[in-house]
This record gives sequence, structure tokens and C-alpha cells, in this order.
Amino acid sequence: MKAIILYASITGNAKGMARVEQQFFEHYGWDVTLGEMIQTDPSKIKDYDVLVLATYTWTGGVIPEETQDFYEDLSKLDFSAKPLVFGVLGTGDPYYGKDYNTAPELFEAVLRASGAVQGAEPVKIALNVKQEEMPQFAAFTQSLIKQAEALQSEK
Ligand SMILES: Cc1cc2nc3c(=O)[nH]c(=O)nc-3n(C[C@H](O)[C@H](O)[C@H](O)COP(=O)(O)O)c2cc1C
Repeated sequence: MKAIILYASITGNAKGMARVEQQFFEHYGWDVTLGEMIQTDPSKIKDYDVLVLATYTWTGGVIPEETQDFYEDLSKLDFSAKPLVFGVLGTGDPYYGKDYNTAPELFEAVLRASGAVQGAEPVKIALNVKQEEMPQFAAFTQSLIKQAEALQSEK
């Protein structure tokens, strides 16, 4: 089965999360495509069984500005036919208080509205990935795979 992992990252933290996630999926024998949200045509996502987005949160608790077009394109797609399983990874800085790591929920909402199936709760980390967070990534990956396999067997 095939997963696409897309990130938005300025200083590398979300990219690091995406790379960790790539390794987990490859460990389970999946074909993985890794790329940047801004360089990806959202209509291509339909070719995959699982979508993982890795994002940072920006001022005011919003999605990265450069992903705005990607986000709007997601809202125009219909993922219900296949269907697509998704999960979101988030990095932020607790310094921002109530706006800490809020971008994942915004992506989750648009994907659910487009008919995709949320296969795992988000993994949210402060800044960069740390070794002790690996079990969270493992559980996230296993949950997505389980959901994708369940949907596959229903067909
Ligand atoms: C100007 C600025 C605004 C930020 N605003 C938020 C915010 O509202 N909420 C949050 O959780 N993190 C915020 N951050 C922290 C980033 O999300 C955090 O550093 C993240 O790890 C960056 O990810 P990246 O390395 O993938 O670019 C902000 C950082 C900067 C520089």
C-alpha cells in the first residue's frame, strides 16, 4: 500500500517529523512518497491509501501562510470515494500559549470535510523530534495502517 507524507517547514522541525514518519511506514513495507505541501498537486493525493501532513503553527495559531493555496485546494476535493485515511503531525512552541500547536486541527477539519477518514489522533511536539517521542510516532503509524487495512478489506 502507498502513503504520501507532505510537510511545511521553515527551520526543519516539521520536515524532521515527516522523515521519522517515512521511516516508520517503510519499516512496515509501505511505498512512501515524501514531499513539500507547496510543491504537491493536491489532486495527486487520491492515488494513495494514507496521507500524513506534517505542519508547524504560525502567529495567531494558524496554518503556515505558504500552505494556504494547498489548504483551499484540499477543501475542494472529494476523498470519500476511495477513501483516504489521514493523520496530522504538528510542531509548535509552547511559548505561544493558547495558540500552541493548533494548525493540525485546522488541517484535520478540512480533510474530514472533504470526506477523508481520520486514522489517528495528531502527534504534537514542541520544536524538534526527540528520541522519547518515538513511541508516539509508532502508535500513530500503526493506527493509520490499521484503519487503511480495515477500509481496504471492506471493498
Ligand atoms: C514568528 C513566529 C510565530 C510562531 N507562532 C506560533 C504559534 O502561534 N503557535 C505555535 O505553536 N508555534 C508558533 N511558532 C513556533 C513554530 O511553530 C515552531 O518553531 C516550529 O517548530 C517551526 O517548525 P519548522 O522547523 O518545521 O519550521 C512561531 C514561530 C515564529 C518564528
